[in-house]
Amino acid sequence: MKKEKTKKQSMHATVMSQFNKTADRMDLNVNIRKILSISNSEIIVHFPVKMDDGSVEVFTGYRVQHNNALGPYKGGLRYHDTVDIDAARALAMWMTWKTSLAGLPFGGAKGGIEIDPRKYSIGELERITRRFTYALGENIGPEHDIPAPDINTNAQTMAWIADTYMSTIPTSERSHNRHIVTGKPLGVGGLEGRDRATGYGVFLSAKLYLENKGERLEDKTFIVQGFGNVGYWASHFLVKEGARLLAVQDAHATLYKKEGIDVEGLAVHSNPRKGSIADYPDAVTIPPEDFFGLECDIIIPAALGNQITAVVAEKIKAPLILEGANGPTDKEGEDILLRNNATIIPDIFCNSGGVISSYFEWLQNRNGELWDLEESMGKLQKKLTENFKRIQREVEEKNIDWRTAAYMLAISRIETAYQQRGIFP
Ligand SMILES: NC(=O)C1=CN([C@@H]2O[C@H](COP(=O)(O)OP(=O)(O)OC[C@H]3O[C@@H](n4cnc5c(N)ncnc54)[C@H](OP(=O)(O)O)[C@@H]3O)[C@@H](O)[C@H]2O)C=CC1
Ligand SMILES: O=C(O)CCC(=O)C(=O)O
Repeated sequence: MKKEKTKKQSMHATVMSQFNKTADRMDLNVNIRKILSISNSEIIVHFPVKMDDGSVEVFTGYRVQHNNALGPYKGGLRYHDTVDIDAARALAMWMTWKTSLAGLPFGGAKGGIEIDPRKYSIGELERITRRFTYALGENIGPEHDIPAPDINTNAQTMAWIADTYMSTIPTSERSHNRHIVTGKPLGVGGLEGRDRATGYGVFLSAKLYLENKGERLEDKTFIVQGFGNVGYWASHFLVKEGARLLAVQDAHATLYKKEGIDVEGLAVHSNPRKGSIADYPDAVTIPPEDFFGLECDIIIPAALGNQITAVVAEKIKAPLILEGANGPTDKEGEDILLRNNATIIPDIFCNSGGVISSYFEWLQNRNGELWDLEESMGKLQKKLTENFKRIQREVEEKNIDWRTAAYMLAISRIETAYQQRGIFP
């Protein structure tokens, strides 16, 4: 339950160690390695916003565009007090690998505002979002860089961004630029199913992995760190398939119930804005440091990065880790887990349901279509299943871990794109 900043660990160091490990193994073209080691552009904006009491606060926002060899930049916006240039850089790089691995025509970007949104009213958050959008200006665009939700941002945030962006372009162009952001509310061009897509992908990762081993989700036990969009929806689908949620941790509390926590009851209890699972009456509160060491079959980190460090990894007994969050496992943590024969389904596949669904929303808006839930979830399931099987083949054929396999597939696709452009044969 510690925050990234207080741990003083660099998320960029984590993603670079993963990249370098893969680049060495696949003997990546030296020039392409140089390009991919650094962001294409890093935008930092400082912008003033009037508060409810009439005072003015100046905020700092980031948008890092890592790479666009495969298409427009794509990735979420996070509102959190741990957002800084290191985090944005790392998260943008993860997006490049994720979109490539998923086979999407997108590159990678990420950004956000260094802010604790709980300290602000809804009206203030709206003004902050609108001023941030205005400050980003032409650095975002529906064919250039397309934001989406991440920690503490949601469909409402995306609607404010879209509305502000529209006010800056000619009226005749507004109706066909709704794909400026994805993850919007349905009424303004959002896609049925985008809300649950990331959690669904986490669930499907578990299902496909276990099926391949001849096992089922029924009666498997799991624990979840983070009970926001990803943590809730992953739990929802897992419990529906018969798995049991033993423990949940957020920034405020750690809950445990041996018989299984009622996911829907907990969701009703926890108000996303106040953001707390604390004081939920139908589970006991346990010390946060006991969480990762609980006896269970599956652990789902679905909150911040660098949570599974060496100290935490030593405690872990679960054989399967599903990375719902981006970058939840640092290098030392990963080394220990692999040495202990745990399987880590890496973030760049495990949470890719969100960006795949965002791609569907982008297509829907671009083509003037309206997809229903069945179509959207059906296509998501098909794409995730194909991608899972490709990684699984790579794991089995090369006898490597899942992250290295996923990285090799992701980076090879970008390497081919550069080579086919004739720049770095
Ligand atoms: N939304 C999406 O589509 C995608 C999200 N992701 C990744 O999934 C993760 C979660 O995102 P999302 O669910 O959207 O975010 P939300 O804002 O919806 O939820 C975040 C959750 O994490 C919890 N949390 C925050 N800090 C801590 C902490 N120090 N210890 C334990 N829990 C904490 C929050 O608790 P509290 O409310 O108490 O602060 C909350 O329950 C992130 O890493 C994000 O990048 C990846 C792909 C797509
Ligand atoms: O939906 C998207 O475009 C990106 C979501 C995201 O930020 C992520 O996958 O980490």
